[in-house]
Amino acid sequence: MAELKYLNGFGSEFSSEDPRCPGSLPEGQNSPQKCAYGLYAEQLSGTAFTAPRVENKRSWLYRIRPSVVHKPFRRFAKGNLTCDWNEEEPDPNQMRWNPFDVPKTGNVDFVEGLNTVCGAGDPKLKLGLAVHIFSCNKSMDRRAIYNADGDFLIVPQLGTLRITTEFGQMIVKPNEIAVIQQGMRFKVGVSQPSRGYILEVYGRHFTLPDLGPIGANGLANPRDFQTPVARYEDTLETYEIVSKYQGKLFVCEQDHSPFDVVAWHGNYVPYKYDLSKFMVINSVSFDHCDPSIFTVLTCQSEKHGTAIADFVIFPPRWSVQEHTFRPPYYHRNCMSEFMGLIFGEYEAKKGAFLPGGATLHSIMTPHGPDVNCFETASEEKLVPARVADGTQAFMFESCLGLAVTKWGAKTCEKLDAEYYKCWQGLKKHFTGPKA
Ligand SMILES: O=C(O)Cc1cc(O)ccc1O
Ligand SMILES: [Fe+2]
Repeated sequence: MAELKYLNGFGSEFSSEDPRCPGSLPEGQNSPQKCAYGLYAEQLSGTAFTAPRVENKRSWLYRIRPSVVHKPFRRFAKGNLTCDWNEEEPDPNQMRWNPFDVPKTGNVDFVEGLNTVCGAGDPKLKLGLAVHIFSCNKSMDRRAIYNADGDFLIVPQLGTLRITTEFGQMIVKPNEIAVIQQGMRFKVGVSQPSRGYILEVYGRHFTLPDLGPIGANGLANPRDFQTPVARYEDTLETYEIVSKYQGKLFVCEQDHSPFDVVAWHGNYVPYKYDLSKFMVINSVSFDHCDPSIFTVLTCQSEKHGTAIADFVIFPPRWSVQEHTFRPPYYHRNCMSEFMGLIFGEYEAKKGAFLPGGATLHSIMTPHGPDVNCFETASEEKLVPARVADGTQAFMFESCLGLAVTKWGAKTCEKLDAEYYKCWQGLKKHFTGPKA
């Protein structure tokens, strides 16, 4: 398979035409009386028509048939998606999950293998988030999904994903992420048992964090985000369209491919990003910077500087701080911290926090380095050292109080009741008052 092409940039106005149909993109207008090649024009709005210009998002798709040509939707009762945050009693404990299962037998595709771990809010109010684990071993063939509730930030952990979207195709490997925004139809192809994490935000979109005094460059640079190029499929085979609507799945049939977009233009697009491109900024003198210094993407709330969800990574880097306890500090936070591990080990917990597993430190729940990390880092010689080489941990940090679902607490059978023990051996080192 030839290398896929991408358009580089974040939030840009892009345009793309399948090379098989030159001139398919109208010039100078969006809705010609008759589109070239007999195409239909369709707008996909990602913000209110009247949203301020800096936030306004929409794209125009020129397609073989408009999306409206489909049969009625009915419930699709597979997988473990939910937005019912009252399934379980609230639980303020530190939580750690062993690696989530990948299907060993049977055929499970991306849609059937969606499981909600935790979340808060209401897709009807377009406020909140959900964290899902996907786990599948079969490609979506003649099936596509779109999310009417919000955007999916997909973090593959095991297996490469071939994501076909209305805008074109993306190959997304572990250590890359993809964002598929509200309403965009897509399907996921896999070539092995595959697993990963999804951060879903309702009714808002991800942006790059402001850089403040950092200046105009650094962290995730806009030019490293990649959007697919137009690539249409012209088939009259039956497709199933799955809709995630108000937290539940629905399915309907249509007699043609939803990936029949010949040309498109706009600033409302799917994209991917390679986490190894992140330009890491950190302290070069002393003390531990807050992990917000590693924010890749943020989804802001109405409250200035406060995120519905930040996507933060812990990338390989140099650690050079002098007279400093270098690992993460002990912490109680007014935000919720959900962490996952793509590969390697996380410096503050080199034990049972494993790739494909997760932790949740809820609002004001104390957390921090385990005994081993504390003892080692308190004594280590503070020479310049590489940290996190061959590893990639990440955090979804949210101002919302996250509720764990029944799947997360029970059905997945991965919650590790022993987690609290990793801190129990933290000794008293207090030397007492000066005599
Ligand atoms: O390990 C964690 O839980 C996340 C975390 C990382 C860090 O660098 C500082 C504080 C913090 O909570
Ligand atoms: Fe923290």
